[in-house]
Amino acid sequence: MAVYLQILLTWVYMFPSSEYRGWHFQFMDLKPQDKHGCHSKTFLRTLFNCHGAAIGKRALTQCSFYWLTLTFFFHFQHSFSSPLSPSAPSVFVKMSVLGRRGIHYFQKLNSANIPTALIEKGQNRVIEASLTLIRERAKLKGELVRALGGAVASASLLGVPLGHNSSFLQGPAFAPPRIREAIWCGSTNPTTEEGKELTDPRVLTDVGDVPVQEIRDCGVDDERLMKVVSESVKLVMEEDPLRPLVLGGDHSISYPVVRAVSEKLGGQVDILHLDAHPDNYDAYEGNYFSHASSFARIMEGGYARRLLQVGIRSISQEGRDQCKRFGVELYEMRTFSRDREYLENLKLGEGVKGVYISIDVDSLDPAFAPGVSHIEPGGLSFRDIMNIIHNLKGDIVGADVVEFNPQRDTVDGMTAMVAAKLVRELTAKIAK
Ligand SMILES: NC(=[NH2+])NCCC[C@H](N)C(=O)O
Repeated sequence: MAVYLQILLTWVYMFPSSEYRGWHFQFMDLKPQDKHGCHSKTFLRTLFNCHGAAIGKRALTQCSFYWLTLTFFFHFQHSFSSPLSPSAPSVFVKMSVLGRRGIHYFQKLNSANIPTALIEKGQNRVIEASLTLIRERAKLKGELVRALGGAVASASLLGVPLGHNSSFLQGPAFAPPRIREAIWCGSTNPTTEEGKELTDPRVLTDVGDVPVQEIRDCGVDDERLMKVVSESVKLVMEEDPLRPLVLGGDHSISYPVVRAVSEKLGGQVDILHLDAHPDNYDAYEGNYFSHASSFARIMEGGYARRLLQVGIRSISQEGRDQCKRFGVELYEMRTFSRDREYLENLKLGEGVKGVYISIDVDSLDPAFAPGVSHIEPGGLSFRDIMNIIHNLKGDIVGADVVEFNPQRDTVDGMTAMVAAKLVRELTAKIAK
C-alpha cells in the first residue's frame, strides 16, 4: 500500500515538468522505426503532459525520477529473483529499457544544468539565425519573381521536417528531401498535367527547410517550435506573390501553417482536407500538438470558416463528436461514390481570404501510396484526388502535403513520386 502511495505521489510530483520532453526527445526522430521509442514516448508523454512549466521544478523532478526508479526496483525485486514468477523477465526487460532511457536523459539534463537565461539567449540566437536564412531566401525568390513580372500567385516550397508529433512512427521528418528529389527526378519532366512549367520561378520556387531538428536540439519546446514554423510561413507570404506550399512532416504542422496563413491574410480561410483520419482529437496520447489533433487546434483558433474532410475511413466516436462540435463537413470513404460528383465540382473560399488545401498522403489507398505510417485500406485513388483538385474553383492561398514516411516506402520510392506529383499539381493550382 505504502509503495503504491509512493508511486502515486512521485507521479504527481513529476507532472508539472515539461522539460524532460524537450530534452529527452530531441534526438528521437532520428531513430528508424524505433518501437521502444514509440512506447516509451507514449508513456513519458502521459507523465509529462504539461506545457510551459517552471524550470525551477527540475531539481524536484530529477529527484522524483530517481525515487520512482528505485521504488519500482524495490517493489519488483522479488519478481526478478523468483524463478516462479512468470512476469519476471518482462518486468526486467521493461526496467532495463526504462533505465537506459533514464541514463540518456540524465545526461541531457546534467548538460543543461546551467542558468535558464543563458539557455534562452542561445535558443533565441539559433531561432533568429534559422529565420534569417528563410527570410533572405524568400526575399531573393520574391525579388526574382517580381523582376520577371506577370505572376499573381506563385508557389514556394517550405520544408518542415518534423516527425515527433506522430502517434506511431516518426519517419515523416525525413520526407522533404525525398519529395524534392522526386519532383526533379529525370523519370518525369517538369511540365504539370495542365501545362505549367515547374522550372519557371513564376510557377515554383523553394525557400528550403525550417531546421526543426537543429532547433529542437537546443531544447526549444513545441509551443515555441510551432511559432517558428508559423513565423517561417509568414516570411514566405511577406514576399508577394509567393504562396507557401509546405512539405511535411507529420500532420501536426498544419496547425502552425494554417494559423500563419490566416493571421497574415487577416481572416478565415476554407480548408479542403484530404485524409484517412479527421485529426481532431482534443489531445492525443496527452499531446496537445499531436498530428491527430491539428484540426482541433485550427478550429478552436477560428482560422477556418469551412472545413471539408475527404477520404475519412478511420474515425472514432470522439472524432465524430469533435466533427459535430466544429461543424466539419465530413465526406467519408464509405459514401464516396455518392459524394463524388459534389467533390469533383467544389467551389470554395468565396467571402473569406481563400482556400487552404491539406493533403495527408494516407488519404490515398495504400495500394497507391504505401509509404505512410498509418496504412488504412479503402482509400482514394490518385485520380480521385486529381479530379477533386483540378476541378476545384477558388483562390489557393496555401497548401501542405504531409505524412509521407520514406522509411515505409517501396525500395524504388513509389510514394515519394506520388507525394511529389501531389506537390507538382498543387503548384499548378496555386500559380497564376
Ligand atoms: N495524421 C495522421 N496520420 N493521423 C493518424 C492518427 C491515428 C490515430 N491513431 C487515430 O486514431 O486517429
